[in-house]
Amino acid sequence: MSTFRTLDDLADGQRVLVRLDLNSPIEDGEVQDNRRFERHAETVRELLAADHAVALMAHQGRPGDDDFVSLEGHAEILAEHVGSDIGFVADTYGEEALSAVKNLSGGEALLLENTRMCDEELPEEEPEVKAETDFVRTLAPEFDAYVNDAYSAAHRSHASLVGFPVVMDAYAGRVMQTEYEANSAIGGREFDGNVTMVVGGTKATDVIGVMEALGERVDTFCLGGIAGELFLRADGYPVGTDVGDMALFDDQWDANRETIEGLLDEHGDSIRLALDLAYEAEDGGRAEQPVSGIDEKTRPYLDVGTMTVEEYEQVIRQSEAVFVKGALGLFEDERFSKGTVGVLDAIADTDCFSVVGGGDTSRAIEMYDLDEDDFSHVSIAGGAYIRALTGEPLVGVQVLEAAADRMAT
Ligand SMILES: Nc1ncnc2c1ncn2[C@@H]1O[C@H](COP(=O)(O)OP(=O)(O)OP(=O)(O)O)[C@@H](O)[C@H]1O
Ligand SMILES: O=C(O)[C@H](O)COP(=O)(O)O
Repeated sequence: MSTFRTLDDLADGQRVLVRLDLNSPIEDGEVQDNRRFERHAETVRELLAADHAVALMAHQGRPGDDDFVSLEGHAEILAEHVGSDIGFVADTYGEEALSAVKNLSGGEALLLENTRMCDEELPEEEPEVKAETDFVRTLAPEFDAYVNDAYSAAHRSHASLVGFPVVMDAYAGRVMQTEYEANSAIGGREFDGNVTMVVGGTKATDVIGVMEALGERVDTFCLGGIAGELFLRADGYPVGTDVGDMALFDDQWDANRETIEGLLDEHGDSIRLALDLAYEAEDGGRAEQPVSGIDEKTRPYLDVGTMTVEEYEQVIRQSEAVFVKGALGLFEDERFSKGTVGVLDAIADTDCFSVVGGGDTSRAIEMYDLDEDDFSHVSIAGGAYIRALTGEPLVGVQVLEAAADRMAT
């Protein structure tokens, strides 16, 4: 399906420059281990086993933010997952980095410092412009090949993602390859039976964009979370409480209202909204209420209710493919995990093609001891997953495809 080259096309024993996406939550200044390390470790292991000398690049946070930190801790966590040493160099492409790269032998790996500490990395510019940066021009000649495994950052036109493939032989790593194939399936693959999309979470604009783009390709949308409450409100129910500094039910309501009403008008038959909602009772337990009985806005709702979960489970059982974007409730609190976990359990129980995406939602799989192998694919991407679902091209993939064309001539 993809037209880029992969590790299958890369001869053994090369000097390779590899882009990973290790961007992770930082707590008290410490990077937290997560699925990204585990997934990229497989690519790194494969490269080392093929006797490549491997220099890794990755980013963390953005300048000015609290999570903009060095990658020293990332190298340690990655090494644990890879099962062998990963050196670390506190430099992106200066003398220290170059000397470490030159000393790298086949079967060895090192991680270079946070690419976003290099001024030329971030401004979003055309790949050809990025290829002209000192960053790219200095590092590229040190290597035989470039490997991009950072699917989850492939929507960014940054130097380390798009500059190198313009001037080097370029390949997709295993994470890039599997993410691309699974996440593009909804747009690029024909399913014989019903295609269902479970959408929720807090990023309502993402959800609206996905529904607008996929209205014709999805047979049933099952809505929940804050996004689902927006649709319930447009349908006339006085529900919906903003979380954090969001203003979806306040300042932003008018901006989204027309689109949501349009979606309900055009695709009403395929959109399932919650039949009941759950909230925190006075005694601290979980209580539920049918949506039809809500005539006054009195409380925040934190999950979809039992009737809704049962209905969504039934839809899933009759589906050929299920895509998930966003949680149906505040699943981090066990009392309000029923919607998210019920739906994931139902997917795991069937043999439909399934993709679960969204950094937060996929965390529920670990939290509630679900088996990742019961899903066709669990994505580690956020923004790139949304773009793939809506059919928007990813610049990081486009440059790999262009490199493959160039390499073929
Ligand atoms: N009713 C609700 N009230 C409060 N929070 C909710 C509710 N429903 C869902 N959430 C929260 O939504 C979050 C997931 O939303 P988000 O849109 O960020 O999803 P994601 O696609 O998994 O993540 P990302 O886009 O960051 O990769 C969860 O952490 C969950 O707690
Ligand atoms: O974590 C991510 O989603 C990617 O690494 C992209 O990060 P960014 O949104 O800071 O560019």
